[in-house]
Amino acid sequence: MSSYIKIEGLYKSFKNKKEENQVLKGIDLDIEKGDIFGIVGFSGAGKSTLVRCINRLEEPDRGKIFIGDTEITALNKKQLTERRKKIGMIFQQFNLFDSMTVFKNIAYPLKLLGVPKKDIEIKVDKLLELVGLTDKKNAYPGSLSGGQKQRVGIARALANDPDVLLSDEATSALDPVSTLSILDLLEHINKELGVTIIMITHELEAAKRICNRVAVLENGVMTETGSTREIFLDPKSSTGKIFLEVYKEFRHDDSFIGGEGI
Ligand SMILES: Nc1ncnc2c1ncn2[C@@H]1O[C@H](COP(=O)(O)OP(=O)(O)OP(=O)(O)O)[C@@H](O)[C@H]1O
Repeated sequence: MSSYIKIEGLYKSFKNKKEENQVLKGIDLDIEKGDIFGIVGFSGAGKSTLVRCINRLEEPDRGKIFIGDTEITALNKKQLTERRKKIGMIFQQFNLFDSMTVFKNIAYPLKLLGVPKKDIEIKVDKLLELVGLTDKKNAYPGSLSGGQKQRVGIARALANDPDVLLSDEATSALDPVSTLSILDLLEHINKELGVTIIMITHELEAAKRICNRVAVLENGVMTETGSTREIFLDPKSSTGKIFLEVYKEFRHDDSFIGGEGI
């Protein structure tokens, strides 16, 4: 299968007056259409920077990014704005507007596009149903749990029918039960809507639950990529090995060693 999202030789650094921090050091990555692709790594490895380069919230210094036939890195500002409408993004801290109701939060991107009021109403109602928040339509974010807030974030990210969803530590601020329900929702969206999901996380359990492929990012370098099963059964990189050890310690069992549930 040919890749849908392709990253070639991606470099990104941040400079301050004194020094340059080279964060991404030549990333190559192939993601297929319909993947739930996990990018795991320790804090500071460059995961957020990488995912933010995909929709050019961060401008890469060097390298190419393709989604389908479009070279994202070659788009001018106007073309990029247009393409970004089809790239949804969700965040660890949800990034909701606290002064707007759930309905208005989800409607926001559609309103920006000038979608007629009646169509917005229909679309938002559908999205509320999809994320299981129909009864919270007129609530404000302040009255919602973390899991419910993330459901609003997901609904808003899906408002423009994206083909790609970028998830930046979307479950890291949630309790274990909410985490599972959000992961199940992401899996449902992937299966039902065919949205390709790139999920960055430092929680191996989350990657194991829903990702079909995983890449390990270590200090700005992609040290291994493979099926979730391969990475869990026989990690090659030092980060992959440490992740697995820690995971085993927490689980106090070796059930995955036999490949169960992968
Ligand atoms: N806008 C920025 N300006 C300067 N430095 C930045 C910026 N964004 C990220 N960095 C630096 O880039 C490095 C990688 O950060 P990044 O957030 O991409 O890592 P991460 O793997 O997502 O870590 P975490 O899980 O802690 O968010 C860090 O050293 C960080 O300080």
